[in-house]
Amino acid sequence: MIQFNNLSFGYSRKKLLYKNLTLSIENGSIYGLLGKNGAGKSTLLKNMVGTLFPVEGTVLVDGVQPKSRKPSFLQTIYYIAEDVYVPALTIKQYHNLFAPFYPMFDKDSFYKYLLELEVSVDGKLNKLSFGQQKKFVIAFALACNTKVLLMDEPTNGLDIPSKAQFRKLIASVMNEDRIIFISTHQIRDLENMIDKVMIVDNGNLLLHSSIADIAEKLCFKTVNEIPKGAKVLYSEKMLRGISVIMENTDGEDSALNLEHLFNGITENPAMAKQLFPIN
Ligand SMILES: Nc1ncnc2c1ncn2[C@@H]1O[C@H](COP(=O)(O)OP(=O)(O)OP(=O)(O)O)[C@@H](O)[C@H]1O
Repeated sequence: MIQFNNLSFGYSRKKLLYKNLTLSIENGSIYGLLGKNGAGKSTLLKNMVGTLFPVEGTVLVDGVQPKSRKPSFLQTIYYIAEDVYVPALTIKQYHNLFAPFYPMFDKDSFYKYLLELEVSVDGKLNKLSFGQQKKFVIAFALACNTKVLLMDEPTNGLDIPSKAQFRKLIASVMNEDRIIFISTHQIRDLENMIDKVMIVDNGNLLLHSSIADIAEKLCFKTVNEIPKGAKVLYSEKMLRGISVIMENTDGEDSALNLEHLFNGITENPAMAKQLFPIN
């Protein structure tokens, strides 16, 4: 479990980005972390992995403060940064050098993931294309089998078949002990993969909810006219009617549209707060 207890963080002490953030992240979930540019997504991930640390309050990952960066902690967490950096090594050399830091590293799975993602194992890593480097990092991160896996824009640069493969791999490695966090703007890549959503905006947590809870409380549909008295979170005129998110008063089943949800929550945070209270 990851716990934020009254976390305040700012790149300068005078201007805080997060103020008194309290939040619990449970094991066994794949989280989608959404937010506009500069909203604070990467900052949140870096506080979890301990490369940034709170001005006040604490972050605890299974009871350990990430900022201590103890080897025993670092073995349990893997962070894929938005910008990939790979050294001028072959995959075999990289594996020999870095896999020993992760006691649960699974070599067979690593080569299987590379094959499935169509990454060639020949040649030096720095000669691969950006997308291939990204896929190499994903394969390595998954093979580390860490309890916590944090990914910043992992599908950025991946071609269409690789995105589908990525989703399959994530689903295949998930278990009830792990926490997988995916921060992204590529909202479509998350559909049918995540079971929890977080939306941050300017350091504020606007939404922290399960997909199941969202589907229960909200109804996503296309109508010709918005029904009178309906409580609307979001509406958008489309070619074939109005795409709308309304309060689900009749227990209707509907297919969640993450992009519209994101727009609705960021444009109407007061209603979001009322529907999905935080803490
Ligand atoms: N090293 C830094 N020094 C000062 N301010 C920073 C630094 N890194 C980020 N910031 C600021 O902190 C805020 C949050 O940045 P962060 O990178 O967490 O956003 P993000 O949601 O990941 O954005 P994006 O979607 O554009 O990657 C932004 O206003 C940004 O300008």
